[in-house]
Amino acid sequence: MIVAIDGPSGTGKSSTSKAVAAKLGLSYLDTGAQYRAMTWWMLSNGIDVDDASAVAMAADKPVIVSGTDPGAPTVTVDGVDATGPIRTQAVTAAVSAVSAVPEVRARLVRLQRAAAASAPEGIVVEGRDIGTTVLPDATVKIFLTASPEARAARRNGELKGMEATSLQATREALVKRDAADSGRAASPLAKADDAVEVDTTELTLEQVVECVVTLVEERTSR
Ligand SMILES: Nc1ncnc2c1ncn2[C@@H]1O[C@H](COP(=O)(O)OP(=O)(O)OP(=O)(O)O)[C@@H](O)[C@H]1O
Ligand SMILES: Nc1ccn([C@H]2C[C@H](O)[C@@H](COP(=O)(O)O)O2)c(=O)n1
Repeated sequence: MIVAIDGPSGTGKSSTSKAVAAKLGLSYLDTGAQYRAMTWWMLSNGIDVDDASAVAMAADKPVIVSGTDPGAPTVTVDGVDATGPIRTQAVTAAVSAVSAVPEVRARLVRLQRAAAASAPEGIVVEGRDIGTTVLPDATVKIFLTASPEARAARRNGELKGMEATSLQATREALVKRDAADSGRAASPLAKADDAVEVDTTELTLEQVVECVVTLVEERTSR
């Protein structure tokens, strides 16, 4: 059982994927966290992330290990827990450039396919190119969308107690990252032809989870 969940930033992929995996007793893989881990390693090791050749030469160096428990997903880089550091603004600003480098993608796609192949009961894998490229034979493919306004509001809701960011600035940053992720040559963000598109703009997280679980159950009972 492989469930592929793709979509732009802030559409609810991580929240939905973790909840669906937990409900169905499946493993969970956040491939965005792997691209972030690679980016964090590049920044920490002084690699110029805008120099695609330098990034490509270093792409096989970091040892990236993902924990696939949906209740406690983790990612380590060279044995160091990177779960917190990969969510910094510096990593978010650099991750699209690093993930556009084909050598980075080749390395991480190998890890992603190995994780899917070794999941005992099956796995929910979330990202940008899971249904199109990483796992094109997935049992169920979902493509989540939501308006930029809804996504910016959700993101700003996470910032309580942290430095306030204007809704406009958050919206612009999301749209810019989507454009970079959709516009790159190597395995861009895209909906697979056979994916089911779910617009989450007007749905609660619980409704989205229910919708995906129903789609999985319908598909697997045929
Ligand atoms: N349907 C929903 N309604 C309201 N809030 C939601 C919904 N789905 C997710 N959220 C909230 O929106 C925020 C972004 O969700 P999440 O991190 O799951 O998105 P994502 O698509 O994985 O984003 P990214 O690609 O940037 O990692 C979180 O705070 C989450 O709780
Ligand atoms: N399959 C994937 C997953 C992620 N990326 C890149 C593009 C995103 O901007 C970045 C961070 O992902 P997020 O944590 O926001 O889900 O990683 C990709 O290219 N392919």
